[in-house]
Amino acid sequence: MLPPIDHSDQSRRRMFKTLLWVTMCFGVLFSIFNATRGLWLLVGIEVIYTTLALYMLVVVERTRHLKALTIVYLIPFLGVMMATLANPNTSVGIFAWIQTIPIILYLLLGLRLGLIGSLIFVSLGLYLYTQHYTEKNPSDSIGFLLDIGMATLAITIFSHTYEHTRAENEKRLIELIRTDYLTGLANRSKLTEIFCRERAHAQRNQSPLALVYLDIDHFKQINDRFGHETGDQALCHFASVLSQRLRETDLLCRLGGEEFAALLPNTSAAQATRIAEQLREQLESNPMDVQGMPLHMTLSAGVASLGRDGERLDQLMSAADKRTYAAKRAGRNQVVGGEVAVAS
Ligand SMILES: Nc1nc2c(ncn2[C@@H]2O[C@H](COP(=O)(O)OP(=O)(O)OP(=O)(O)O)[C@@H](O)[C@H]2O)c(=O)[nH]1
Repeated sequence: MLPPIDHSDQSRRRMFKTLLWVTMCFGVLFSIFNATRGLWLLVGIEVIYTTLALYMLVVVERTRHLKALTIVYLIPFLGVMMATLANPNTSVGIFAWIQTIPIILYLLLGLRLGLIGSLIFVSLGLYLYTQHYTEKNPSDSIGFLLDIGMATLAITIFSHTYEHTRAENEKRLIELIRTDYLTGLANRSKLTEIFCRERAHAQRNQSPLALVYLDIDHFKQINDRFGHETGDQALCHFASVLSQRLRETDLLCRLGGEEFAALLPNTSAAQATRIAEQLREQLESNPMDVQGMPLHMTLSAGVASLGRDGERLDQLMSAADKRTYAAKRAGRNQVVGGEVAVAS
């Protein structure tokens, strides 16, 4: 089973690779430029840094510690930038590079670290400027300091807003991908992700984990008799009635069509069978209102548990599905518990 995908991680990885390419190209250019000016210490630092960028470009695709690697790279990156700004022999135009700090930090490290890093390094860069230039030509220098300070502040605000909006949109999009459009319940993709987390928790704490498969009985007849729209409303009614009975830590999801599943952490097979029975009773005693008439719905359910029926979600689903099928064959509107052997 695949681990959950971290989408921020993928975009940051791409951004980091771009930065590595840019630093490598600029590293080569600057080292040639500084060599012509005889700034050998800077040349040495730039050559070492370009080599580091090349090495990181090789490992960045497969590292599982992207944030740590990024910080390891950024500290000397910003260190070299600050050392260059502190060098009285470099030209005043070099201070324009301060404006790249918020963009790089926000895109690579996100909101919190981006803000902290930007405040520290932009302030340090502007302080270094005051140390070298304001005394030599006060009126020009203060104007330049204000220009660069305001431009960097504007870029920091834009970067912050951009990263905030991007992170929010990403969160919304991921939630959308993991939600069933009709009932608003989790879908199979979210079940897969939460199962991984709950299985790890259950194995660590030696606690039980159960899965209940739930299938509405004769759902086709509802569609045929009342139409597809009422069928949709019946699915929403089912989701709402069952959600009321479950705990907040349980996950009810729609697998597709009229098939649902409930993942029950800290629940043994016997307890899950009792809960499934209560869900069945709850549905039976809460008919849906269709044009003033009660529409009674029933369900058939099958229970499976971690360990006894397997360690993977597909094994548990298959066992629970088979027990649901047994419940259907036995006359519907019933639960087949996790202790019942699965027919092969
Ligand atoms: N309204 C509506 N119907 C759906 C949706 N998805 C699947 N269905 C219908 O659900 C019905 C499922 O039918 P069957 O698989 O025969 O199951 P059933 O009628 O519940 O019979 P048993 O499971 O054997 O009790 C089909 O008619 C599908 O068209 C949906 O999103 N909305």
